[in-house]
Amino acid sequence: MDKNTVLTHILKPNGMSTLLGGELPVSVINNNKYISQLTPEAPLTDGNVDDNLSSLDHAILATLSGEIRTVILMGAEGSGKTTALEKLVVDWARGEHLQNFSYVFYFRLREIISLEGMLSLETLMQHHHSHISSESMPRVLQKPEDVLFVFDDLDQYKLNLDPSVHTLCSDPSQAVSVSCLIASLLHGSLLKGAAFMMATRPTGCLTCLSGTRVEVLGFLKPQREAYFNGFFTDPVAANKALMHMEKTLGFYDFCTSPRFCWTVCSIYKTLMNAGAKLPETLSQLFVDILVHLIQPLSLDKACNRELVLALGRMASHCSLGQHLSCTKEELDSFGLQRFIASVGVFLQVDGDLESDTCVFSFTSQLMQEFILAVSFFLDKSTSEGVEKMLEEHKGHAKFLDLFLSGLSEPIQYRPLETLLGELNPDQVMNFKSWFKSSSEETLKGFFKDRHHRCFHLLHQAQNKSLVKEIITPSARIGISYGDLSLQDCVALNYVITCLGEMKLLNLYRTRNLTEEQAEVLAPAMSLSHKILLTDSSLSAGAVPHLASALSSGLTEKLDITHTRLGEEKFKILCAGLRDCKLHNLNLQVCRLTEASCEDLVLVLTSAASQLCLCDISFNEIEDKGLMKLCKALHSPHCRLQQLYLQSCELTAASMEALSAALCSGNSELRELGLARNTIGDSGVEALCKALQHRLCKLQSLKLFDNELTGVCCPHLMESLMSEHCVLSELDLSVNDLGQEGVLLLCQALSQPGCPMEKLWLQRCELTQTVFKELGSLLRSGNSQLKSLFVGVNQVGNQGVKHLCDAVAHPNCLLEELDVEMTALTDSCVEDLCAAVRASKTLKNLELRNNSLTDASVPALIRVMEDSPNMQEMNLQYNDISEEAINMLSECDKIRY
Ligand SMILES: Nc1ncnc2c1ncn2[C@@H]1O[C@H](COP(=O)(O)OP(=O)(O)OP(=O)(O)O)[C@@H](O)[C@H]1O
Repeated sequence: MDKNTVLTHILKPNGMSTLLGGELPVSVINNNKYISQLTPEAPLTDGNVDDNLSSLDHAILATLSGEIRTVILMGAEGSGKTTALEKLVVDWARGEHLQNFSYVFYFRLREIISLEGMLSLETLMQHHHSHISSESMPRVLQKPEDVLFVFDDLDQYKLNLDPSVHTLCSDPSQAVSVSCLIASLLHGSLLKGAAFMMATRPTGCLTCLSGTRVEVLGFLKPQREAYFNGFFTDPVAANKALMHMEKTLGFYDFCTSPRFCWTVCSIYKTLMNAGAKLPETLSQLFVDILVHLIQPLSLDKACNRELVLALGRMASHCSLGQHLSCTKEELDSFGLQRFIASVGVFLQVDGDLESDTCVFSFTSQLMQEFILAVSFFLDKSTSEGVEKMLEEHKGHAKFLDLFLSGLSEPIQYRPLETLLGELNPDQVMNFKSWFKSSSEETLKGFFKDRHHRCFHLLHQAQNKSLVKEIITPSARIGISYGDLSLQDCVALNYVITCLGEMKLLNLYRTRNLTEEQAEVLAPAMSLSHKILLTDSSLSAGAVPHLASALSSGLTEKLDITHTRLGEEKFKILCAGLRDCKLHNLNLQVCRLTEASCEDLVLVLTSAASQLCLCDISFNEIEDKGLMKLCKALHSPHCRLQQLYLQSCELTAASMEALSAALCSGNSELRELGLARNTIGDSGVEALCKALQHRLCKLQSLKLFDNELTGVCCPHLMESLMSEHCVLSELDLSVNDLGQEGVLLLCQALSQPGCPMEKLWLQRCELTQTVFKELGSLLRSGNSQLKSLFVGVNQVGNQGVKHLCDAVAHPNCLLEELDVEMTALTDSCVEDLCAAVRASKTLKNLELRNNSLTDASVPALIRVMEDSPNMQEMNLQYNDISEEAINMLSECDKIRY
């Protein structure tokens, strides 16, 4: 076969390039503007598309030279399927690829379908490929493996290709329906052995087709860059246009569509040549497009208006009925008859305009929705409310409400009014009041998707005062916005920037904060007083943006607990923390190490540092890390008051250095959390030196679960009795202190002037004797203790009775008493109730995990109701039946 004939016949320009339709593929190919696309190597995976990409052309060629020989290109509207198919056919005709095929037949289904009635394979081939003579036909049919069929637009017309609904034919001269003919070819009853290359939008029903699916991704960023550079011959203009598109639209999926890129480039070029401003939002872009389409028609205002209203009726018909196209008759019914010569500007026209078989469709779904929105505001003949209209189009029109929001603002609708006449003010008002009331409702709730929708609408409206009007102080803006899409980031950032500041930016559980997202959100971050990124994962590229947002911003609290940040990313973050307003930094479970402590020291010792709380718990910083941190405590710039180091693999080895830092005179540390380490008695001994020092300001020390024994108690006793000790909170829980040790502590605590207010001795194997001593301490009149946590010690009713008696005593100041799991039974309840009744200070009583039964319930309810001081009693995990629990539910001060 003469391939030159194929070149001229198959690829003869059909139609012309239009603003919405795109530059004709033939012209793209002939003018060397074809840009190679990429496809995921493993077709149609959910993973990150950047990971595994290969060339689209290569993927198709590889399939066709393999065993399967059927390839189905899948891609969204305008993603470049036709262009890719045509390019391959041209390459074949030029002798570059696919040379194992002697014959290539290219069919656009949107054209074939207009052939009415029945036809045979031979007729089809000759009708569309008239260069194939009847004489050469037998040669074609004899060697099917040399034949490649190309079917484009498989989705366009609802062909049923299911073999079970057809009587498949095997005779190339037998006339059958188009569906049956194509089904017969694809299922191998006709011309078995031929190869197929097909293209469809994902909407096509292809379950019954076998073959390799290849995803057409459209233009990712690098292809967009190449495309813009090819479109604008001037590289400066190309770069300006590309940057603008990326910033204002790059976050929408449809930016990958080459057809959309063509439209954007064309509009931008016109605007740039005219020295006009480029559009900031999607709505503004479509206003410019519509103006650009209508102006050259040179119709008067009334005609323009009529044209858009007629297109609006078609858009509504297509959207409501899910019609991809309309017949000429339908077009007439919308009132488009008088504009028939101009419809090609707005619509894809398939077939001869004069013929009744001609069909019309919107080239882009976006334009269909935009026209729908414009005609809603334009229409004076209806008063259909916006809510009803949105409800009707729900699920079919993704951008309709966004366009309505954009168009409801004068700054955006004015250029349209110049062309189409005044919008219906009632419809605009109707939209505005709907938006206000629905967003008020939305922002009271907890559905983050609805919040985001509201932000998107505000973003389209581009009206700062509207943002302030909608985001009232009662709006629940602090709910978790984790896992935002890039679009959501843009809209959220817009809203926060308009507001000027934000109490809490809650990004809890963001699975992957990408560089792009962080870059977009950076202004919002710097305007947020608190940023929550707990349980999130930050990409390496995101961290510098977070860091620079913090360094220039208002943020006082940053919580990145459970982000498993690691050394390297933490180093980058610290660069932003040296000069910022941060007060609180929560770094629990961030995979920090000894090396990270050096970075933190630079932050803490910077002259601008305002950091007063740092929680580094659950990081393996070890003794060496803490020793490095201690350097910061010696610095006069370090303002740290609270430092938490729970489970950091610390031992006694670092306690000397810590102790020295605490009494250096520069340390401002008030609270030190060392729970769940192994510092042991010698570690405590070292710390005790600091506690007795006049320059040590430590008020709270948490030594929970640190392998302590009675050996450390004399040192603690000595410290507590020293005149300089200001410790008012001490947690010694989950340590085996032994009776002797705790009795020594009690002795120290009963000294007049001892400042201790909160004491934790849970799970310390305490005895009744210790409880007796604690009781007399509370009654002595010397104790300042307000909170006592002595749960998980098996002292029973007898032991707790000592405390009950103390609570009832007027000298006792206790507000909180925790006797969880102390083996209490109903017999203690009388004493407990008497104590509660007599106490003037007690507020909370923790009784969890004991053996109280239903018999105690009435008395406990009564005492809670009678005691105005009491705020909470916890009875969870006792032996209380369902029935008694019903009684408890009446008393809201009791937890059960
Ligand atoms: N690889 C490419 N290089 C340059 N321009 C391209 C490329 N692919 C597509 N285009 C441009 O985008 C326009 C739309 O592409 P094309 O018609 O191939 O998309 P499609 O996926 O077949 O669309 P539809 O789903 O509507 O059939 C083309 O007219 C062309 O201008």
